[in-house]
Amino acid sequence: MSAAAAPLALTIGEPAGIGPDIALLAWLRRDAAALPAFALLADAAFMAARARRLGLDVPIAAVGFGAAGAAFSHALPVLDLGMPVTAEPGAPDASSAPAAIAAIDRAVAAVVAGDASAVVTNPIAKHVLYEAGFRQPGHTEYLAELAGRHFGSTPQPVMMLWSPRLAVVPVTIHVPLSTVPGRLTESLIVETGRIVARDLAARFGTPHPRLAIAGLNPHAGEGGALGTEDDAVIAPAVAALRAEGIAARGPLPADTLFHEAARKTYDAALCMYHDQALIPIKTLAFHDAVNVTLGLPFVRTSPDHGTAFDIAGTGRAEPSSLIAALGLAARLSAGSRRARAA
Ligand SMILES: NC(=O)C1=CN([C@@H]2O[C@H](COP(=O)(O)OP(=O)(O)OC[C@H]3O[C@@H](n4cnc5c(N)ncnc54)[C@H](O)[C@@H]3O)[C@@H](O)[C@H]2O)C=CC1
Ligand SMILES: NCC(=O)COP(=O)(O)O
Repeated sequence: MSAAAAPLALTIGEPAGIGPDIALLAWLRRDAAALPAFALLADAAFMAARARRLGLDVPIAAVGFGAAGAAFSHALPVLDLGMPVTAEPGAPDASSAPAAIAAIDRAVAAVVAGDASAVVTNPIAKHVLYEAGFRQPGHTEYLAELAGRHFGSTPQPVMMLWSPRLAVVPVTIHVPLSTVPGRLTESLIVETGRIVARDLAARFGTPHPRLAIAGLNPHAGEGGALGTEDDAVIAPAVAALRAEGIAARGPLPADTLFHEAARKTYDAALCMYHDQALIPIKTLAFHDAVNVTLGLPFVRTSPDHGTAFDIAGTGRAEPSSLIAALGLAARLSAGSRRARAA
């Protein structure tokens, strides 16, 4: 199969969550949303049962990647993991964890082999995987580990939540808030800024990205009176990025960084911790924002939301963020193919 025709590899995520529901719903909207072909890494019997439960007319085609593109027009292609899943919607249990992890492993292997064009992940319940021995905080860090296994060196992964109205990057990701000040170093901020600037230029077609760097403390520290990290750590990082020719500004008070006029002044906001970044974008664009991992040697996107156990299996899950994630994965992987061909 040529790289241009390869389907996207979509993981099942947490089977007790809404991942199976939105995969079925996205397939049903494939024509209206002009979706590229995707193949779901899952348990085919489980997916057929979830479709029946939701009353959705979705034929399941258990196929390999090579046949997924042709099957996509008339059935949801499922790459059967050979790992039966029994989880009930809303009732996660550790028995699903091996299948959730295997789906990620197989998706990355398929992209590395050229059988799939990009990885798109459905949400996992992190605590369920932790209980099953998963050692990484989330997909973002695990995908970097897999990149290291396949390519020999482990990149620094960068989480970006992207929408047409706002893109945000948490410099520290899944860590306790109390540890954030100690983890924020000049080198972490500089390397994150470099990766964001490079990938926005190379993958998103923004040749000279403008980065807004948020402060950590109220009013970006108010000259040191409200905290020292802004002047001692963040300001030198901004200066270092500017010295490299990257259009970075900051540290900027985070409370005024996200209003409409402010958003027009940058292409991505680098935020110092998870919620500083994710609250504004989920408030503005919950149903169309996409989580994309920068810094990897392959494309990975995901919906911005989690497993939504409260509505799994009810038919109330909205697939639009997954649809946006599938569309963005296709766009970014097409850009990567063009860059390799040039
Ligand atoms: N990429 C990933 O793997 C992610 C995984 N998670 C995991 O998800 C689990 C639950 O996280 P929560 O904080 O509860 O966030 P959540 O996003 O799962 O749910 C928050 C609220 O939004 C609603 N919601 C979420 N997605 C929706 C959709 N597509 N359509 C309609 N309503 C939707 C839910 O019903 C719930 O009321 C956690 O275990 C977390 O680890 C969270 C974010 C991303
Ligand atoms: N809150 C965002 C999130 O949890 C996504 O994490 P990841 O699994 O994509 O690393």
